This record gives sequence, structure tokens and C-alpha cells, in this order.
Amino acid sequence: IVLKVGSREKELPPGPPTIPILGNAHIFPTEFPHYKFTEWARKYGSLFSLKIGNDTVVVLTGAAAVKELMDKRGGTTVDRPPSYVGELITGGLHILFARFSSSAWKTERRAAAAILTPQATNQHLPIQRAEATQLLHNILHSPQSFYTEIQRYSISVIYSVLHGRRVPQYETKEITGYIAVMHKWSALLEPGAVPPVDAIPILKRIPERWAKWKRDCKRVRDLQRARYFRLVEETRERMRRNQHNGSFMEDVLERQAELGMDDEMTSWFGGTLLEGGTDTTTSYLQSLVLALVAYPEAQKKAHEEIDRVVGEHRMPTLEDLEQMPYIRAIISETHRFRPVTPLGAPHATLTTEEYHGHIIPKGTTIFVNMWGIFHDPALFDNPEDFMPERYLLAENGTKPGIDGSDLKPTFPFGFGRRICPGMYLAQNSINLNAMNLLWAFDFKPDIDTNGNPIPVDIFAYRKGIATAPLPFKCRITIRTAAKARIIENEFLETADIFSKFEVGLSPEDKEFVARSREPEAKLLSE
Ligand code: HEM
Repeated sequence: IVLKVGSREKELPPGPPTIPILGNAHIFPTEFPHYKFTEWARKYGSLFSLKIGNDTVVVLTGAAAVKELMDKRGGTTVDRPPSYVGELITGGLHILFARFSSSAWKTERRAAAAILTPQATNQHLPIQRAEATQLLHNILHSPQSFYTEIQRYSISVIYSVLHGRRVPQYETKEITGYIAVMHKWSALLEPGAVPPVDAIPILKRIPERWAKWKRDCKRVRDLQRARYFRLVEETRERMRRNQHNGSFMEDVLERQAELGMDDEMTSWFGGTLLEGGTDTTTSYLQSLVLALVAYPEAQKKAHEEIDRVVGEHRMPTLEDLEQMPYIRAIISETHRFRPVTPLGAPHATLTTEEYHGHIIPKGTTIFVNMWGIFHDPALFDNPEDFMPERYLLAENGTKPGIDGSDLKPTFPFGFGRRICPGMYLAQNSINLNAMNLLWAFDFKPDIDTNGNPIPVDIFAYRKGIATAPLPFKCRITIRTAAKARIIENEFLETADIFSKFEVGLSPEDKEFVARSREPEAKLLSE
């Protein structure tokens, strides 16, 4: 019997050879698993399996299998695999990790669906636009800080949309504290960071004094919980003072009883939406800049298009995108070239499924290998190159003669009933900033002391479920003086929109806000 542990049952999809007890655990990649999964997919097929002890993992690297299993049979692939770390930290209330059987997921998902629809999302456009203007303004004045400015943008937008409170500068405790805890959190989720408690449940019983990882989980929990409760309390307090600003959590608080959410769940819900929306949006926009620096031809074509459609006397608006197929193609190509979550988020099956003669047992963990699909040479010409043109030739970017209809535009945002509830909000941020950045700036490689360009490394990415380019340098310059003036003026105009969200700011943040609007105010009055 022991020898059977770890061996692949014959009805499972094929996969790499197993060894007793461990199965494939000894070869399971501990970093950037999407590369190894893609290699295995080319060898074992678009549906392959791995054994981790007695547990089964199935990796899908084919769009048709994804459509069938994740969308059409979404009712059975809606679960998540167990995550003891997620459980310890969030008490099972994290919407991303929550099991289907928990009432928390259903309740939180209902709350999210009712409010984050495309129409409801559009109501948050003014603050997104204002923050995107501040991003241009800050890059104009401090181009070398673009990497952290993008981070500030994403955090501030989500803070405002969800909690009605913005974060005006990067160097503030609200942001640095948040980022530090998020780093600790994702470090605990890295393979190998904690013993294999999900596969060998007895390990959960290790007492805290011998398990540093348990103490780390507790510390992260305390820090997160304190922040998420405080944010909800601040919103509630604002509402008591009748200072509503249309934030998402105001709506949730008003409907708390109807939704059946107590304060514990409400706070984790607000907090975990915050987590879902920050690093992801940041990663996408940083990848976009990286691609623009690395592929000057694409940038040049986008500049020509935006100059023709928008010109230099006004900033772009979302409506302009309709007339800019090349920039739309750049946006899709960035999703394909560097998907934020190369393996999505793992799903798990609630029942045993049969697909093309293979059995996928109940409780199987399923990864959709987005990276492998988006980089499949059978689907895409030169998949390793950033080539927006592919999206002008075929709606889903696939090569001639290939039916790409299974590759829906929502693909980068996941599948079935777990699809990202923030995707419309995220896509608005992406569209606005892609247009703004291309309209305003030239992006070029940095130069060394001899004046030679230093090429960016398009493979230098951070590990983790949501990846992002590692910090990189580039030269960003404003394209015309007229555009610089428009950005300064527009930034001043944002003051009105921002003021409703500038609540609960620390004294340093207040001073920063006042100072940041001063010089331009002087300029305008001169
Ligand atoms: C570029 C930006 C984003 C990308 C690429 C992205 C991608 C994803 C993906 C792939 C998933 C997993 C879906 C699945 O399991 O099949 C997901 C889930 C999720 N996302 Fe996003 N996301 C982005 C932005 C956001 C934003 C702005 C928010 C919140 C306002 C958000 C909140 C969430 C939540 C709460 C989940 C968990 C859903 C569940 O398990 O039921 N995301 N996202």
C-alpha cells in the first residue's frame, strides 16, 4: 500500500514519472513553476497531471480544455485547494482562498458581484482619472521614481474606491506598512516556506513555540486585521459625519445586515479586495513600461496613433480608445506577453470529472497555465516577442488559420465562478494609464557613463502567484512642452475630486498635499 502512495493512477492524465511516496513532489518547481509546467505541457500534452503524495494536480495548457472544464463545468471546478496558511492568517475569510463549502466565499462573492459590475465600476472613474493624472504629474517631476509611483497609483486608487481614503504619496506609513505586510504574507505562501501542512495535516499540530512559521502567520494576521478593521471603522465614522464619497465599503456597510456580514467578515472582505487589486494592477503597468522600453517600434506606432487621434491640446479620455486599435492591441499584448498571474489562482474540483478519456478525481488541484497558452507557438507567431500587430490581424491574437475563439479577452482575469471580481475596475485603470503614458512620455533604455543604452531585462521578474518586473531603470521624457503644461493644469483640477478622499490623512500627508499643489498654483497665477 505504501508503495502505491505517490504513484499515478492509470486513468489520470499523463505526466512526469513518479517515485514512491513523494510522487512528483521532489521535482515540483519551487520558483517560476509556469516555465516547468510549460515544458511538461509540450511533452505530456495540454492536460497533464502531477502526484504530490496521494494528492493530484492537473495542469491545463489548452484553451479548449479551459473553456470546457473551467467555464462550462465551472460549477465543479469552483473550489480552491486547502490553504492552512490562508486559514491561519484570515480565519477562512479571505475571498481568494476561501473554500466553496464555506459560507464566507458565497457571502463575499455576492457582495462583490452586486457592486463591482461594469456600470458600478464606472462610477469610480473620476477618482481613477484623477489618480492617473497624478501619476503623470509625479513621473513628469520625478521620472526615475516611475516604478514606485505606479505602485502608489494602484494602492491609492484601490484605497479610494474601496475605503474612500486616498494615499497621496509613496513615502508614507500607510503604504510602506501595507507593502511590508504584503511581502511577509506572500513569503509565507512561497512553496517551501512552511512544512507541507496541507498534504500532511498532522504537521498542523506542531506547537507554536517550535514553529516560527506559525508565529509569523500570527504576526501577519494581527497586522492585517488591525489595518482592515481600522479602514472599515474610518469609513463608518465618515458616514456618521455624513461625509459619504461613494466608496464601495460605504455600500457594503449600509447593506451589512442584508448581506449577512458581521464586522469580522466585512473587515477581511474590504482588506482582501484591497490585496487583490494592488499588486496586480501595479504589475501590469510596470510590465507595460518594460515592454515599451524593450520594443521601441511598437511604442513609435502607438505614439503616431495617439498623436493623430488625441493631439497635444488635451489629455486622452476612455472614449478615445475606440478609435485607437493599435493601443488596444498593445493593451491585449501586454496581458499575453507578461500575464500578471502566469498560473492564475489554483482551483479545485468538487466532483470527479471525465475529460477526453481521462479522470480528474474529486479534490484535484487545477492550474490553468496561462503562460503556457499565451506562449504556445502552435497558437501564436513568435510568442516570445512583444508584437501588438497580432491583435490587429485576429481578435484574440492567434496566428492565421487558428481558431482563437476560446481565448476570451477576460482570460487574464481567470475563470468560471471565480473570475476576478475586480476586472472591470482593473481594466479601466489599465486603459486610462496605457493611453496617458503613451500620450505623455517617451520611454527609452537608461544609458551608461559612455552614453550607451543599457537594455532592460524582460525576464527579470519577481517570484510568486502574481509576478511583476523587478525594479528596473529607464529614461522617461515628456514628449512636448505643451503636454507638460496640460498635465500641470489637469493636476490642479484634480484637487476638487481628491478633496473628498483626503480624509484621515497623517499630518505629513496633509503637508505633502498642500505642498504638491503650491508650485503649480504659483505658475498659473504668474
Ligand atoms: C490587472 C489586474 C488584475 C488581474 C490580472 C487579476 C487577475 C485575477 C485572477 C487571475 C484571479 C483568479 C481567478 C480564478 O480563480 O480563476 C483573480 C481573483 C481575484 N481578484 Fe483579481 N486581478 C486584477 C485586479 C483586481 C482588482 C482591481 C481587484 C479588486 C478590486 C481584484 C480582486 C480579486 C479577488 C477578490 C479575487 C478572488 C475571487 C475569488 O476567489 O472568488 N483583482 N484576479
